[in-house]
Amino acid sequence: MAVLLRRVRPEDWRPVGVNALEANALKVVRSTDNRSVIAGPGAGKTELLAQRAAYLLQTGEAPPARRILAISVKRDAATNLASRVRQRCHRNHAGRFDSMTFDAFAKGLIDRFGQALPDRWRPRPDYEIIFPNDRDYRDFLYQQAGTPPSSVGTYADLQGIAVKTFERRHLVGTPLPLGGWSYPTVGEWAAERLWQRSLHEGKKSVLSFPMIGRLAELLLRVNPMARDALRLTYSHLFMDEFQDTTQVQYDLVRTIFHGTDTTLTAVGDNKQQIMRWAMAMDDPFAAFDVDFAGKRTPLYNNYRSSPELVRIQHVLAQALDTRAVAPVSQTTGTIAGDSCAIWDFSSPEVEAAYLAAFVAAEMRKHNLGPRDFVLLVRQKASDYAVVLEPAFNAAGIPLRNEAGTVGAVMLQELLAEEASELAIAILRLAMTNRAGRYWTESQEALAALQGITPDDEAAQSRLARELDAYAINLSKSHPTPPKSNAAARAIIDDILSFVGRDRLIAVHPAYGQGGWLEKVLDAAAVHLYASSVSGGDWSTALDAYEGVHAIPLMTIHKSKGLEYHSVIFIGLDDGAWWSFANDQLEATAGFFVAFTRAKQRVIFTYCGRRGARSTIAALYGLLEKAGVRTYKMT
Ligand SMILES: Nc1ncnc2c1ncn2[C@@H]1O[C@H](COP(=O)(O)OP(=O)(O)OP(=O)(O)O)[C@@H](O)[C@H]1O
Repeated sequence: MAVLLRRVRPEDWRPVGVNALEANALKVVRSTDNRSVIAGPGAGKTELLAQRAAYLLQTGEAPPARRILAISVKRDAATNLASRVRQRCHRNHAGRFDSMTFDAFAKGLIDRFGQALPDRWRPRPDYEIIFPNDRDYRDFLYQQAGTPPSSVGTYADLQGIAVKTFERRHLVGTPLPLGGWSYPTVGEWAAERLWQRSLHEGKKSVLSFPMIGRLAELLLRVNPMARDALRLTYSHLFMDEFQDTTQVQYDLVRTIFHGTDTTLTAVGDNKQQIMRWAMAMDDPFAAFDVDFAGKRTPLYNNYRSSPELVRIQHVLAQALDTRAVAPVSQTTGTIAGDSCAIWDFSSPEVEAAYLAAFVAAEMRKHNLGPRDFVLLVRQKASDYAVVLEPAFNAAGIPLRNEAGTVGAVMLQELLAEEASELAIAILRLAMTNRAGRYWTESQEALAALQGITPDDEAAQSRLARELDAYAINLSKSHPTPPKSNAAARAIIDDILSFVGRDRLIAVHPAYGQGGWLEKVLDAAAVHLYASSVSGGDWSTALDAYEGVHAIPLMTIHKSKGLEYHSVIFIGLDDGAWWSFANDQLEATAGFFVAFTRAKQRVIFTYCGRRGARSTIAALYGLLEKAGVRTYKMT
């Protein structure tokens, strides 16, 4: 697609890379006021943000001296949006678009300005990130907190605090008071104790992401210079998957942007709210519409799924929201037979072999790649991988557990890390044929790290010569992929010293903190070696590193915002959905998210050995209502 550098007049601007946008989407793209867009799956909400970025950047409606900030709840959503904008905009324009997660945004603020926090709330610069669970809070409340002073309450009062809601209600429940709580309740007293312990009493400060979010909000509340800098920097703010926003994140946004000239656009789908366990607000859209005078604008199309799948989706949608309006599919069905079915297997082994053969045959029949399919599970993907992996390998399709970890890093996270992306681009450029795309990628990334602007021709050509010379040397010294972990690490280190460790840290502050860069480099080396053991050439090893020829296996949570030709959901049973009765709405929303990732087909599998189907009878009931049939597979 042609991307424009010259300025376009707003009235002449046309959507980029799609034929048309529905009327309401176009209104939001061109809007100058705050908007909330609640629309169903596949309605093009992420696409709308990408188009709005193109519009604002290409017309100059986002003034050239300012930038657009897009914040998402999850990392995949942030990278997905950034890559859509890069495809649609000239790199000079896309360079003014910052897409990141809430967590990365808050952490970036603490890493840059955190030392300006008052003593009471100031973390040490080498703080560590932790992911506490209920047991940690129980240990703290019952064993470590001590006894509150009598003016606050008794030990029994302390024990009366519900462990499950301590974090949400007390620890990060409200914005932090600058001077501490003056007349604390027992919950506030316990929260203050844990804050002080986490910040000051260990060898290092230890902080969870919600705590970092609260510190960032305090920082900007008491530091008008930092707050004004952000307000001036960003003319527009986008928030994707807004239904999953937490109170901590919302308060941070409100502190920075409330009452400013920054225009906000929030998009999401209440029916896909599956993060309540992770402290998502009950109704962030309602708060947004009140606080920011957000104008609600619905969308009616579905650009992802076939008409038959959209029909079934609507039956599920009504179970989540009786007022849901039937969307209009804008695509056509391309497969024969059932668009959705339940396959009932006698054993997980029979199931694995059948699915592998099925996927292999479908790939041939419809000219699809392994990444057009996804194997979805509710949780514990590695348990399923044990049985599925050998069967898919035997059918010639490697399986990749996206939730698997390499060293200290989750695989999916590693692949999106700048250090890993850059190393792979440089390796592709040096070691493989037809590497033009990687040449451009490496050159652009290095230029950004060195602060070389696209129009500085002299510096660009110097960089190009250095990159060429380095790539030639690298391929001479490593004609084959590494044969040990140490060899892989040496290659990664070599690339890093060419790129410049300090430069990388300067541009990505997260790398300068808590040993994260070391962890990423370690993981990259371990994964590079693991991808090389098959003994193939560099191209094969790098394809394996990126999982180009592998079918992904992931949980529903990981699949948010993604889409596939065919979704195979493994294990529609009480075992996987053990908590169904506790929160039926959230579980049904998860089911809805899984279903709506498919463009053409959804297969659910069942196997009696994994569990019954009585607790989740309601889900089976919905499928039955939609006319979905069950087949006994022997
Ligand atoms: N106007 C359009 N014309 C053609 N295709 C579109 C249009 N808008 C979106 N699409 C395509 O439809 C698919 C779904 O779009 P997108 O991912 O933006 O939807 P979404 O509303 O964010 O979905 P979800 O909430 O389910 O993640 C994508 O493949 C996208 O490229």
